[in-house]
Amino acid sequence: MARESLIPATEKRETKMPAIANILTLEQEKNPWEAQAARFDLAARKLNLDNGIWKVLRMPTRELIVHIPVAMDDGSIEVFTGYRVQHSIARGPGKGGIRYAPDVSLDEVRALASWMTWKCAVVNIPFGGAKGGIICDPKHMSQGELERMTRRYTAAIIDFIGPEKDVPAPDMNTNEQTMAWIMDTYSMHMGQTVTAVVTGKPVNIGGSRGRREATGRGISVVCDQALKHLGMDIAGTRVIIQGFGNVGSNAAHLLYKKGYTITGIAEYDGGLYNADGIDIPALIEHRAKAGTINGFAKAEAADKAELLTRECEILIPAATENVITSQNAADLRCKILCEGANGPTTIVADDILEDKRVFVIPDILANAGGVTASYFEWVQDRMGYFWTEAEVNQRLDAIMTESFTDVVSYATSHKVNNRIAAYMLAIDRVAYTTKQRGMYA
Ligand SMILES: NC(=O)C1=CN([C@@H]2O[C@H](COP(=O)(O)OP(=O)(O)OC[C@H]3O[C@@H](n4cnc5c(N)ncnc54)[C@H](O)[C@@H]3O)[C@@H](O)[C@H]2O)C=CC1
Ligand SMILES: O=C(O)CCC(=O)C(=O)O
Repeated sequence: MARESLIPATEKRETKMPAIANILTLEQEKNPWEAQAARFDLAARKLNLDNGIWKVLRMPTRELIVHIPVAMDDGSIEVFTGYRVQHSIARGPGKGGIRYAPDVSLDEVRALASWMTWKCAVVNIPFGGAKGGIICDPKHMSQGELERMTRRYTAAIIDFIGPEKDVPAPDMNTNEQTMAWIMDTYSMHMGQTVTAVVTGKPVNIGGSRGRREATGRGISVVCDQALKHLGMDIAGTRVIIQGFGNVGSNAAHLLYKKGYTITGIAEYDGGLYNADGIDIPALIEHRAKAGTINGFAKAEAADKAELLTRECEILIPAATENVITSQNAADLRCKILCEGANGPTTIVADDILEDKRVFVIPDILANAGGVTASYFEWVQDRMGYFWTEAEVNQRLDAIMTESFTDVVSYATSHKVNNRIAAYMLAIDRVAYTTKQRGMYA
């Protein structure tokens, strides 16, 4: 089973960061905006990108900061800071999720917005890139507080969003309910129901069948493709997943159903391991009842950080940024790293993984199933005609398979790693449109 390397030794790679590891502090290494910019610069240099277009695409188009007053349940008033950043609107309306978390920052939202631009271009859907976030601690807020905060945030950014301008969706700690509140608030202001202003809504109010599972489904498709590419079998392929939220749990469930062996799950409050494979449907049921993965009887408790370095064929970080860094990348014992989260790997870790010959499926490809199904939702809302789940899944599988082939072929023909190939492919597409539109005249 053990293989020395998945990348043939003869394959020469030319995509290492120029000795960057020696000059960054850990804090700098973990700045997502710098991480995005370093990959962008490297890919742009390889493309010989025109200097002017380079400057246009390096910076976000628009950054909005809002301060949102909210009446709390105890009668006090709290003011939350929120962001919406539109990185590029060259290829279509801005598109991207909204996250609620205590550590949201402008640099993070900027990075996430630009990753959306590159992601939508990698899968070739007609959107630009945007992202939003609110600094808050949703675990300690009631449903009422979350609803009031969401509605005021929507009102504060209302001039900047819309079906033809910028279309939000769920991200960390936001969900179908959050999208329903945004859609309703926007519709109240417009005086009519506007379903296409957000995606990831409940199905009965214009959501798409299959959107909830779509990011996990896309991950399962690129994992299948990676195994095929590398001559490996699903049988005996061990998978460890960090994060058991929307992305992680759906990826786990779909991979489980396909016959992969999910040996480890890491969550923020603990981890689980079972060398014979975790019964994922039973774990989903347990988590729904207990509110945590801890205490699940059919697996042993494991250290959540150590789980990332256990031997497996596929490691899927599906929680948050900066979990694979200079501090642990050398210890990873996976053959394939499939990035379900956005920005889970730092630029220093990129180089370490390159040296270890880990086959990386980069975030802007691996987790693009979500936004692809969001595109389908937006199309269905605008048509007022809704597809079956089978139709959504079949179209999603086709786009993810084609995009995987595009990126891996590009990497081979340009002698770069998969991440830089994905960036180059995306930047080329966005640069072409930016130039064609003359978005600087
Ligand atoms: N929801 C979507 O459709 C998409 C999400 N993503 C990305 O996937 C990642 C996860 O997003 P969702 O699943 O939507 O969020 P979520 O909020 O549904 O789930 C995140 C899960 O990760 C866990 N978690 C947080 N920090 C952790 C840590 N340090 N260690 C272990 N577990 C941790 C949380 O407890 C939670 O269960 C984010 O990076 C997000 O940007 C990317 C593409 C689409
Ligand atoms: O579904 C969408 O529009 C965006 C999802 C998202 O935020 C992401 O892909 O990171």
